[in-house]
Amino acid sequence: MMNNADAAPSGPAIVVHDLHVKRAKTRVLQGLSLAVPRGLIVGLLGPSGSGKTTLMRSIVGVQVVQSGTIEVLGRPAGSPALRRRVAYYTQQASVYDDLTVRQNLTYFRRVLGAPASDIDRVIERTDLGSVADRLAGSLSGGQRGRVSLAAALLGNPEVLVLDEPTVGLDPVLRVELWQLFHELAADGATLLVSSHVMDEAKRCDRLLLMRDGELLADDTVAGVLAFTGTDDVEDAFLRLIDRGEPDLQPHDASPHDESSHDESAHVAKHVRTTDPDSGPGSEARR
Ligand SMILES: Nc1ncnc2c1ncn2[C@@H]1O[C@H](COP(=O)(O)OP(=O)(O)OP(=O)(O)O)[C@@H](O)[C@H]1O
Repeated sequence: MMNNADAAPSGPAIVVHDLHVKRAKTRVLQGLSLAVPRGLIVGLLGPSGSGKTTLMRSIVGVQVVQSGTIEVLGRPAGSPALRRRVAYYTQQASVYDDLTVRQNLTYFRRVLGAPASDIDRVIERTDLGSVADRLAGSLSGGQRGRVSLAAALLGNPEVLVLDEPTVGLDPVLRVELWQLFHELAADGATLLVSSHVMDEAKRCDRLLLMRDGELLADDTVAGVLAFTGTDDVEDAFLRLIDRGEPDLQPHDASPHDESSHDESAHVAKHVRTTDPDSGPGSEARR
């Protein structure tokens, strides 16, 4: 085991301890523990079905969990107090097709209670100015995704949980989005970003590599490469799989002393999210 976690002065933004989650009959996460330091971009990488979305849903508080604890900004995941502080971008863009981009953002701004000036700010940050008055239903998939992202940026959330935000985007837009993520982190936000694309890993400050619901690595990119003796994240990932041991995790990834937790299911009531499972316009949505 290695310990490369940076000491964040005000503690980690996200702390997950001994998380167990089943979906239908499948045990998806079995005793997962990790900590996400504040103000960094942390990449969540792993093959399809490894549990990335399930972990993200748990962190934003929309996933029923069997046991374990999750704290976000020092509060239990899904707490009403986190509603405006944590944003969730889901894989499926969740926008109203019969509203324009600006009308969508106006609606979400009102739900959130964010300032009116936020609309122009997020349109500009996501480069949607040229389509701001078009119906969302007439936009490309990538543009609709950016409307969801713009909605996630309303109110300047402190934690952004972004599930594959660059899927379907051309290389130029991908680079621009990563620049935006770095600007947000420089402003103090914490970003947890999932991806299948290993070359995006290099753009992250730290990596969480998952496989079959287990954490194979929790380290900086340089740390992962050095530990595996490779210069490529994809090769590093394959080597970690070959070794078969989840052995590259910081010692302080399990920050709680409690060894047990209430077995009762935990479901969040309030979270700012564009999760389609929550349904457009529902309380849980934003
Ligand atoms: N709604 C659901 N009901 C039952 N099982 C589910 C459901 N959603 C996901 N699962 C299962 O949970 C496991 C983890 O899925 P999850 O979506 O978290 O993985 P992922 O790493 O995000 O995958 P992807 O990269 O393809 O999005 C998979 O075995 C999947 O089949």
